[in-house]
Amino acid sequence: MTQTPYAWMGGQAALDRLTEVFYRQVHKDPVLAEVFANAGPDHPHHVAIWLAEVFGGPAEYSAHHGGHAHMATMHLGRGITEEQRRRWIALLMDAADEAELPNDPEFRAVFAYYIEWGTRMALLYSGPNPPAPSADVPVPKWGWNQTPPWEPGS
Ligand code: HEM
Repeated sequence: MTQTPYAWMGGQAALDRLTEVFYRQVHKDPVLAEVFANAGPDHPHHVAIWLAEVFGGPAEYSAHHGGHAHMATMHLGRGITEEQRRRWIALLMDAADEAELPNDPEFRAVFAYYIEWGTRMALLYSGPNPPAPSADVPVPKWGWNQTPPWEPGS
C-alpha cells in the first residue's frame, strides 16, 4: 500500500521542522507578525500536530488538542484578510523548501491542495457569520487524491 503523505514527507519531525522555519519567518513578516504577536511558544508544534493528522499521521490533535472545534475557535473573530492568507501560503511554501520537505510534484501538489483549502477555511471561520465550530466535524484527511506519488518501478 502506498504510504501516507505524512510518512512520505518524513513524519512528525519533518512537520516540526516546517512549522519552526515557518513561524520564524512569520514573526519577522510585516503582513503577518501582528496577527501572531500573541501566539504562544507551543503554537508551531500544535499546527504541526494538526497537519500530521490531516496528512494521515496519528490522530493526536483530535485526541489531545480539541480537534476541529478547537482549531476553528482559534480563528474566530480574527478577520483574516486575503493579503494575510496569501502571505501565509507564500511563507509556508518557502518554508517547505527550507525544511527540505520532499519536492516531488505529487507531494507538493497534495500539500498545496490542502493548504489552499485550509487557509480559505481559516478565513471563513475568522470572518463575519462563521460556521459554528462543532465537535461533530472531524479533522479533515488529505490523501494522494488524483496523483499518487511516482515511485521507481511503478
Ligand atoms: C491550512 C491553513 C491553516 C491551518 C491548518 C491552521 C491551523 C491552526 C491551528 C491548529 C491553530 C490552533 C493551534 C493550537 O491548538 O494551539 C491555529 C491558530 C491560529 N491560526 Fe491558524 N491555521 C491555518 C491558517 C491560518 C491563517 C491563514 C491565519 C492568518 C493569516 C491563521 C491564524 C491563526 C492564529 C492567529 C491562531 C491563534 C494563535 C495563538 O494565539 O495561539 N491561521 N491555526
